[in-house]
Amino acid sequence: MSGAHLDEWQRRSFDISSGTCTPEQTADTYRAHILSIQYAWASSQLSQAGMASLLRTYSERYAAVLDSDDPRTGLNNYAESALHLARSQRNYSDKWESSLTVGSVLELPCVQKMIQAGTEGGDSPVAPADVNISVGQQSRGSSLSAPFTGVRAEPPLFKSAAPPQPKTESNSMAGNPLGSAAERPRGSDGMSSVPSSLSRPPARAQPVFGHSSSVPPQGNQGPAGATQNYQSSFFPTSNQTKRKNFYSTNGGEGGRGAHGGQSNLEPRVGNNFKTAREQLIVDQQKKHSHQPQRGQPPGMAAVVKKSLGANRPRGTFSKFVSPMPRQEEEDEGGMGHGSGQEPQILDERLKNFEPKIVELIMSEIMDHGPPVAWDDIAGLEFAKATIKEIVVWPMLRPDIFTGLRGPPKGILLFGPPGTGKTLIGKCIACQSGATFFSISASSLTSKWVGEGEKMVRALFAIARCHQPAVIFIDEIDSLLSQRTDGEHDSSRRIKTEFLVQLDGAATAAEDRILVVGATNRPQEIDEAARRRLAKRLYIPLPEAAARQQIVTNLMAWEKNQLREEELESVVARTEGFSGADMTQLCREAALGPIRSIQLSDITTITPDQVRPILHSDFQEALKTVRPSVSPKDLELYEEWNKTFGCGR
Ligand SMILES: Nc1ncnc2c1ncn2[C@@H]1O[C@H](COP(=O)(O)OP(=O)(O)OP(=O)(O)O)[C@@H](O)[C@H]1O
Ligand SMILES: [Mg+2]
Repeated sequence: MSGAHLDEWQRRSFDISSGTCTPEQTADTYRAHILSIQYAWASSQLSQAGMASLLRTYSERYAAVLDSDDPRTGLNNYAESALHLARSQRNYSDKWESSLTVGSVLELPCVQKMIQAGTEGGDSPVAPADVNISVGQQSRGSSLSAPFTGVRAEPPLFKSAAPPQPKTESNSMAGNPLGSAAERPRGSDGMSSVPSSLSRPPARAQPVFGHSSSVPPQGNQGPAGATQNYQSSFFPTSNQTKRKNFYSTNGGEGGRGAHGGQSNLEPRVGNNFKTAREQLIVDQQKKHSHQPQRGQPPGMAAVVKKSLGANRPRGTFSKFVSPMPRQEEEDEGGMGHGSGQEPQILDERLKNFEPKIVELIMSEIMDHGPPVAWDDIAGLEFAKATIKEIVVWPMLRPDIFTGLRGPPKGILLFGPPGTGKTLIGKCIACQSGATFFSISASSLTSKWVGEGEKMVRALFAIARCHQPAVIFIDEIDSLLSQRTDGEHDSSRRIKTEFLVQLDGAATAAEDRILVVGATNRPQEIDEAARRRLAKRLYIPLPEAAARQQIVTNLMAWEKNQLREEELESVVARTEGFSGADMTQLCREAALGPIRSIQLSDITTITPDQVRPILHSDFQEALKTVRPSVSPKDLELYEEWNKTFGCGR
């Protein structure tokens, strides 16, 4: 390699070995290494054997970074990016569970002390809380603040806000440390889930505060002088003086609650210190203060904190509460109680998939195109009959199509471009009554390797939950092309995952999932994939009758004066045209009447005055529209059909 390359290589290697790189940087570095190796080989600075050996080494290291779910060393930690979006409010528990359980809280020395103080009837040793527990439409100031500073030694808590629940805090938490937001009310910081028995009496009805660390104590709320001790245990700042200053001990100020209409988060005059987190909360309140929350009295609107994921519908998915703000929540001010748009992830089998991916597949991949009927597809009688036999009927009558009569799990539609393969896919979607997933190769590729495989896995898992299902993969060659030595690891992995999933679909006899692939480059399909797409149907160029039907169907919508013999002449002159070419020809001919209009009349002419389409328009159009498939290409398809096709 050249000196410059070597220097760069060494610098990157040093960066990795220094141990200061994040997993992303490490992965990037290995990628750069891999590219350098390929570059060196391409420019003959490296032998084939050398390249193979180096590539093996660095691909393995790269894969190790991508696959490891250790957040310190690997990228396969999907929560990472979500947490990043949640502005570093991370939960150190990898189970997405709060480490605060009834048991663990009760054992805390400070809690013991509080309980003791409470039973002795003396003054509580603690300051009033900065936490407000939401109970139904009420909330209580809890008194967890000062003593709970000790809790900060515990791993920080997952911060999420739950909508007010009518249920009170309960012992149902026992044995269910996380529970669901629906089961136990808690503040955005998770601390308010501590049983009310631990809260400091008296409970006062207050507005609901999602995250009340931002709320200064009410001046008349706690015991005398308690506000002096006030300190947010949730702001782990080292500068307590500043913190105290921020929460001015001025009772008059502090006494102004949320109902007063002014945010308590506004810093006091003359005291501008705010941590980034405080600023964030202020900003969020400002942002949402004009948007009354659904189901909330208008006065409360300004003080309800946006929930980060805690409002997701609780199904079997209840354990996972993603902190990632959803767009709808942002738009609605954060307390939208399950907007109609939100997908209900109801299946236990999907719980291991990233909700983002599940949503993507549900919303983007599931196809909702205009309906296509079998009669809309001209010709292709054999293909249509076969598809009806192996797709539609088995989907409709799975009880008859069992055992040997079981339908194939994979179909390949191949043939020249523009012959109706995609059209057939759409028709299957409409006519089979199955859930239809239409996927393109591009939706399976993303920046980080691994996402594509995840998509494939999730796709099949979702399809399994929505049986009968048809997964249609247009241009399948780009996804399942022959595996080569030089190909990128990511596409190889996607391919492998696809084959594995196809195999899974094929072996699980009870699964009613059909994979339909369409391609105009069948010869590029990997032989393993070819085997799995057992029924390979040739979709040829339309014959004369089919071409005639296409023209007739299209002309039925237009004003025309095409006589029978003229139509036949058009059909005779379009030998070798594909369906798409025929459509193009008709479009071109349909422009004929428009072209014959004087330029000066074009602005004033009414649609009725436009003359009908004539044979001469077709003759003109035939001068410019040519077949898009060459006879040589056609030979290749026919050859491939003879070798691998399932047609007669
Ligand atoms: N058999 C047919 N009957 C009616 N219209 C057809 C037929 N074949 C093609 N067409 C017309 O051509 C257009 C393109 O067809 P389609 O997208 O299905 O082709 P394709 O085989 O998927 O091509 P490609 O291999 O390039 O993806 C269709 O929208 C339709 O208007
Ligand atoms: Mg197509």
